[in-house]
Amino acid sequence: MLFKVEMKVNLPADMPAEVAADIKAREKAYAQELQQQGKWRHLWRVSGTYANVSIFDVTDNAELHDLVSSLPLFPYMDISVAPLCRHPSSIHEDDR
Ligand SMILES: O=C(O)C[C@H]1C=CC(=O)O1
Repeated sequence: MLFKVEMKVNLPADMPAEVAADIKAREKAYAQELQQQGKWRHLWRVSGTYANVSIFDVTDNAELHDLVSSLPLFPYMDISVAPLCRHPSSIHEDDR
């Protein structure tokens, strides 16, 4: 199942820089692991913001919840999720 996930990061202004750096490093490693697994299909920065638009390819809603809620930045993000299906006007044979 494909989902569009939008994540907006809101780190507290008073968070120590080294704490923020550690969370971001762990987030990057986990995000890259999920991309290697093919579960995090697309990851795009929203220009001019500390936000991203992502496409996840997971088995079901529960797997999406498990993956997203395990992100190290999860406590500091506003997240919105939308399920996707093929568009009838798409010229592509598959969903890639
Ligand atoms: O930077 C972000 O958009 C937040 C998050 C998503 C992947 C990652 O490495 O950090």
